[in-house]
Amino acid sequence: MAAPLPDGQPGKSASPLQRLDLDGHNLPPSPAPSSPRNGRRRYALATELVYTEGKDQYGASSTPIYQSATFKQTSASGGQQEYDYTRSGNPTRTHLERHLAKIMNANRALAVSSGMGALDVISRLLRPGDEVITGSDLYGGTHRLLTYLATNQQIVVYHVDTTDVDAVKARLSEKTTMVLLETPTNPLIKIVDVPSIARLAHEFNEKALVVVDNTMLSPMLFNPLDVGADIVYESGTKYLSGHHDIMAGVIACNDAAIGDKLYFTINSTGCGLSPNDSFLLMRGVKTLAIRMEKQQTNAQLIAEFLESHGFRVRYPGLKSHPQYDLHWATARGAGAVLSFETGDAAVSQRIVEAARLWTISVSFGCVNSLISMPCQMSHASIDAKTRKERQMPEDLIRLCVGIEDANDLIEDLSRSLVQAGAVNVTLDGFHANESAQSL
Ligand SMILES: Cc1ncc(COP(=O)(O)O)c(C=O)c1O
Ligand SMILES: N[C@@H](CCSC[C@H](N)C(=O)O)C(=O)O
Repeated sequence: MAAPLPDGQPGKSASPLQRLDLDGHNLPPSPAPSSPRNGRRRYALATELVYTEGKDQYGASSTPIYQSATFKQTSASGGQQEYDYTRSGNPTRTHLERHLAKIMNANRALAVSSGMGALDVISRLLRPGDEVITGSDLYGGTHRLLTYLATNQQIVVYHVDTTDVDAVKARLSEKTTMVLLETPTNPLIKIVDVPSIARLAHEFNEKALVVVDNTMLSPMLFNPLDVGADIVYESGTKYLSGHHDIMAGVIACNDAAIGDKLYFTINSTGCGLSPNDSFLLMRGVKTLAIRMEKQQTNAQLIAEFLESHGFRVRYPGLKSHPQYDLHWATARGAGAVLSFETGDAAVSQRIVEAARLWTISVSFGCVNSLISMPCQMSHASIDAKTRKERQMPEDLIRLCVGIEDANDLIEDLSRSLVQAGAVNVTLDGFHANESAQSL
């Protein structure tokens, strides 16, 4: 009898999805893929993250670290050798870049020394007089680099509310060469409609490059290149590596000419990722799926806990997020960064400083949970006047959720809220105080 197809219908022959072990015995069917597949991937993303192609000469199971600045040449002319000098290329970095291209759904990926290094490389595609449209809520370091370009390189930078597609449209001009987007934004967790903005920008000027900073979601949850972006970059310091033990940046694109230009800058300026850090990033990437799954689950519970106690919580996993539907139209998860307000910056500071399990640190995407006040920490490079104009609440607390036990995290947060006087304890639990409720 013909073997049933996975959907239960009888097939003419064995289903192409039927799996056999090395001895030819039937294996149980694969579980449903947890993420979409495309031409570059054979397996679900969680599998592809750990599955590496390519063979080391000794069959090493993990990527060897080629800790060598230079390579022996077989002739003075260099011959056909793939590597001559690590700034130009290194086998460990190449291995990582091929792996990243696969998981980012890209034709090419390039690994550099930090997320800001990645944006610097991309920004060298700009010429004096070019116009860049970007968000009014975005990472402080991105704002700083863009301000430098505007001040010193005659690049015109427009900061608009990128959650408003019409506001972006109104700024498009013949000179728009780049639209730079973050979603969710850091730190206000606003959602940007990348497909609509990419379509508009390309309709207006087919040469305009749509660049997406995907640090907050990682390729586990979003693939901007699939919805119209030309270039995607990420701080590999965050989710991709996951342990806060390296600085790294990743750039990916599909267009070969753009890829070559980016590589030219990396080789010329020497910001390619070191062999040792390439190894560590490769190792970190393998556990991205399992880390992100746990981090998101924890983040959802913490967001619900805070919301149930009257705080205004910004997290796309909550139905109350004003762009909940938009987020889920393209993303496969809510991520693990959320922010909330208390109504009083001094109270917020007391909460942050009362935390024990949550470490007071900038950054996010690591296995351990962090707490911070963006206006004083990650976004301090945006001056107070600009922060006010952009409606960044000085009392904002950002939580970057890790993989710890959720109850421990909630308990520590509860204690910090009580200790800081942000909530009143009653017999039936914690209740947000007046200032928090009035938000
Ligand atoms: C959204 C976002 N993009 C880019 C960066 C820059 O990354 P890196 O610190 O690796 O330079 C950061 C943080 O630093 C960030 O939060
Ligand atoms: N002092 C640093 C601050 C880095 S912030 C890191 C991360 N992007 C975050 O949002 O926490 C700087 O000035 O860049």
